[in-house]
Amino acid sequence: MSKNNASPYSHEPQTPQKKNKTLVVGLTGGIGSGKSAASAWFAEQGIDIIDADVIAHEIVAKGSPTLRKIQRKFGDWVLNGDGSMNRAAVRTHVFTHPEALIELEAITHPAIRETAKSQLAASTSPYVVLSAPLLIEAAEAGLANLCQRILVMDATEDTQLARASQRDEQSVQKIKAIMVNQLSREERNRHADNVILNESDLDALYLQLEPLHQEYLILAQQLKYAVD
Ligand SMILES: CC(C)(COP(=O)(O)OP(=O)(O)OC[C@H]1O[C@@H](n2cnc3c(N)ncnc32)[C@H](O)[C@@H]1O)[C@@H](O)C(=O)NCCC(=O)NCCS
Ligand SMILES: Nc1ncnc2c1ncn2[C@@H]1O[C@H](COP(=O)(O)OP(=O)(O)OP(=O)(O)O)[C@@H](O)[C@H]1O
Repeated sequence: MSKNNASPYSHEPQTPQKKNKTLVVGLTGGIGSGKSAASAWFAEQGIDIIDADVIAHEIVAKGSPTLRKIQRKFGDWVLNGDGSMNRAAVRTHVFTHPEALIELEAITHPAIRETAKSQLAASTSPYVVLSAPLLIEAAEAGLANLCQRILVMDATEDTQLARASQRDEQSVQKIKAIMVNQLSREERNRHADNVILNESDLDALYLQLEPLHQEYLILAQQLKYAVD
């Protein structure tokens, strides 16, 4: 069959093919920048959220093939007594050994991408938000390639440290160790279609998100009914 589902022998003029493509908005930002807070607001508007951090946790569930690969690569110390991943031990190791972080990402990122793609295929909302801290960094994982728009949550490093340490009760030192493995604000913002400075309260954040949501709804319609 031809691309337009018309018979190859038909002399009828062919109608243009509808793309029927879902708009994917990539949401990124450093640790504690406010991705989850923004995602929660988009979800309240009925938008499906695909969260790479959540997927990253799910794919290393006890007994999973990905966790077995991590165990084979690093050793039995990556497991707790009950067979689940010892996240604190892995975190301490990879964020102080750059080569180990690369090895861990080589195992986790392809699995994250595959799961994100199947969640995208199952999405039914007007557009989809794909939230990932490493959307831009992990270019080889191809998450950014799935997105037509990149929205960056931006906050000063002091704000990131204050919010992340308050939320997780993690030491400032541990959060700084993660931040050095993430892009600088300037570099990340350079890749953005839209940047939200999340330095004030949550109401101020929601006020900035509302016009973007309206813009994405329009873009989503245009993309859905675009023709080749
Ligand atoms: C190292 C691990 C075990 C630490 O687990 P832990 O429960 O302590 O932290 P959690 O997963 O909740 O991540 C906390 C924050 O750290 C940052 N972070 C996570 N992974 C990375 C990474 N590879 N590089 C830089 N920052 C990262 C993110 O901002 C994230 O929100 C875990 O983060 C992991 O498996 N990372 C590799 C998978 C990955 O790249 N995830 C990011 C999704 S794109
Ligand atoms: N504008 C804001 N005003 C007050 N608190 C905020 C604001 N934005 C985010 N927070 C709070 O700061 C903390 C960090 O925000 P959030 O969890 O959304 O960041 P994140 O980018 O998802 O971080 P991570 O990469 O670690 O998952 C949370 O407790 C959140 O409720």
